[in-house]
Amino acid sequence: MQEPTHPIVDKLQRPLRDLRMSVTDQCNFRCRYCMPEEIFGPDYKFLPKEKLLTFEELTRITRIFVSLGVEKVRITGGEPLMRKELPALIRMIREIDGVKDIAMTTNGSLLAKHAKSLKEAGLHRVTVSLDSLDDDRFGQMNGRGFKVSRVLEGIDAAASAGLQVKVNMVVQKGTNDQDVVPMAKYFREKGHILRFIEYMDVGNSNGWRLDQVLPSHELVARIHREMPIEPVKPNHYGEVASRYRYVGEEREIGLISSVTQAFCSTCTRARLSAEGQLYSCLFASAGTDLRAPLREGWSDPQIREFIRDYWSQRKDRYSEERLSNTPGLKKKKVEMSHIGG
Ligand SMILES: Nc1nc2c(ncn2[C@@H]2O[C@H](COP(=O)(O)OP(=O)(O)OP(=O)(O)O)[C@@H](O)[C@H]2O)c(=O)[nH]1
Ligand SMILES: C[S@@+](CC[C@H](N)C(=O)[O-])C[C@H]1O[C@@H](n2cnc3c(N)ncnc32)[C@H](O)[C@@H]1O
Ligand code: SF4
Ligand code: SF4
Repeated sequence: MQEPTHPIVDKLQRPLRDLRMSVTDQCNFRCRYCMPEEIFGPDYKFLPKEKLLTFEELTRITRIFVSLGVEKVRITGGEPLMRKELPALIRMIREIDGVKDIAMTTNGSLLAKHAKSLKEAGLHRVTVSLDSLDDDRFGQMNGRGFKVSRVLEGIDAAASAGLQVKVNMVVQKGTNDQDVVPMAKYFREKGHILRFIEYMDVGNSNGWRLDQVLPSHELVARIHREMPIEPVKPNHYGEVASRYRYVGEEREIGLISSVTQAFCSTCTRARLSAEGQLYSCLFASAGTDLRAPLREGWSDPQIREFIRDYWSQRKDRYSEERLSNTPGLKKKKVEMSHIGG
């Protein structure tokens, strides 16, 4: 596929296209693969309010990123719906010339309450995470006993409000892989795209093991045996998910195979933590502070040049490196709940 022209590229010729911003590091779930309770317990110190970027700061930074080629903004967290007045931020981002797509990733538990106001504010799409249709397993996995019905109600409310909906399922072999086919059937029926994510070694606290990853090619074979599927071409350059369609239908699923089929060579994503640290990779050890420049009187052109320099030095390709050296690749990594996934 043709790579479009963009104002800046990194060391591996990858343009800057997406900004994924975390609006809070807090979450009401304790998914074991992301925020295990023994680390993120009652004494865990989340960011104090004054350290979070304000909506004005987030909007200003988004405007600068858009001037460098960003077209798509994804709001995430922690749980983004725990940030108060989130629709106000979406209204502000919507006003920025050049933002073509505003999406949010959420665990869905607060979505039924907020779907309508998010849509009215200008949100285009929502991706809801759901790992099982079985209450016991889901309650175990989310670490807080939340029920499946609560998330399904959120999904229904989002669809009724007119938001485009996708569903993300992290698949962990031996934990919820028995849910793959039931989830596929359910969401095929509902008409929402379900994407299966290979369990990843994000952060340093989830105790990840390679033998808990169900490789996407096995997952495809499992679904194909029950409901024949065929591959579909990517929608656009750098698409994270590989697409498959149920034979004879338009309905599809996606596979996000960051462990077994790394997609770093087309990675166009910059990530911003809730406190304003900029990361060039999901698996980075450290970020670069943008909050101080924002609060210390730097002009927009100065911040723009700073980000341009940062991106032009970028050469991250962690998942590809892991592919060739899984046991040897030990490093300090930012936690998923901090950077937003
Ligand atoms: N390793 C790795 N995983 C990623 C990256 N981007 C997304 N993921 C994983 O894929 C999951 C789904 O990402 P989404 O935010 O739904 O993907 P997206 O490409 O923004 O979604 P669409 O725009 O709807 O295609 C994330 O939660 C991560 O687990 C990436 O750059 N690297
Ligand atoms: C960090 S969460 C933030 C947004 C929101 N709280 C949610 O869960 O949708 C973003 C995404 O990362 C995924 N995720 C978290 N830990 C993961 C892991 N270890 N491997 C793969 N995906 C993971 C979640 O399933 C979710 O879809
Ligand atoms: S994956 Fe999302 S819902 Fe689960 S603990 Fe992490 S931030 Fe919270
Ligand atoms: S591992 Fe890093 S460079 Fe590779 S796709 Fe993910 S975020 Fe991008």
